[in-house]
Amino acid sequence: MTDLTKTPLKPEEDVAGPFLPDDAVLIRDLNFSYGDRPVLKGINMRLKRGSRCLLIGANGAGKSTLLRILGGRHLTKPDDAVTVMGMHAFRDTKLNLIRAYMDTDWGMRTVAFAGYGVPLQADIPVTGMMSKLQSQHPERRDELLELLGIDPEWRMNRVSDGQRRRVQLFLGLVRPFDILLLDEVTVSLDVVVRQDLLRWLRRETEVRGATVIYATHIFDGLDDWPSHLHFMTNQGRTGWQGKLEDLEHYQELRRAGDPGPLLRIAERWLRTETEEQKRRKLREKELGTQVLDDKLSQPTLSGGGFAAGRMYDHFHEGV
Ligand SMILES: Nc1ncnc2c1ncn2[C@@H]1O[C@H](COP(=O)(O)OP(=O)(O)OP(=O)(O)O)[C@@H](O)[C@H]1O
Repeated sequence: MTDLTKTPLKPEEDVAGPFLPDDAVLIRDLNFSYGDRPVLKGINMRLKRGSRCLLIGANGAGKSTLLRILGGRHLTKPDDAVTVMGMHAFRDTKLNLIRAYMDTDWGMRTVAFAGYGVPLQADIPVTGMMSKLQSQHPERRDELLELLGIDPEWRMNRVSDGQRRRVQLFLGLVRPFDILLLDEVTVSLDVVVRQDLLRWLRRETEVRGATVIYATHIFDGLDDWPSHLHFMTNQGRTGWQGKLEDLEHYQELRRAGDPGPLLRIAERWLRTETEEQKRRKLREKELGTQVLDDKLSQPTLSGGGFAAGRMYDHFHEGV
């Protein structure tokens, strides 16, 4: 078993310098709370342009929160903790011209982004939505309509969930972005569209140098797609982050011919977390007092074998 404590790569060091020209994201000691409830604790990240980063974590780990912060929806502590494409993630509205953000809320209410406010259950065709943007990028529009299998005459009051999702993706992707933040938006897509979309996104990163950060629980067909993983623990911290190629256990599983190494790793991290949580509860019961979460929950260590990548010091506390 690899002793991770021997080779801790410290993201604190990665993020020590300034935002560099080839950086897409720089997060420095980000803390975030909803009211008095801390959700993100000490998150650090430096992501280069052209990266495809997969956010992994249990329900409630904070993936959506982190994406919303990157998408400029929340103020942070410290105020300048998050820089996206060299700009302040929240305050710099110019970012919205090169940043795309999509989550599963869309279609439930209105097209809130881009200032349109179009009711999405209305009797309106695809061609009638964000039509100026569509006409500004005719080639991209046609490519995406084909890729997503959209009939431009579909009317939004008569589409299925999956079709609505495809339209969301179409409208969100038609403007060329430098950074794309995706929160579980591929859930209702059929297999073919999802795979084609993933391939298209890979090309966007390779050809245009765009950066994609994608939170999902569905790992089917995702092996080899991400360049980076960021595992968020249920304690609001980073459990592991780094290049997929540096995740030794992933490489071992691949060499052994495992058909779904990504799923196996995510499952193991999450299961270890669940077990740690159970142990914590049991210990709390024994002691009659609260046990500090962070002292016990260290899935990347207790799982063993997840060498290299970036570990935070607090994961080595009490090990
Ligand atoms: N608007 C909000 N107000 C208060 N608490 C919130 C809000 N949004 C999320 N939370 C809480 O913050 C924590 C992180 O939620 P978040 O949605 O970021 O997690 P997630 O990792 O995206 O989860 P999932 O995989 O279920 O989508 C959860 O405990 C959640 O209850």
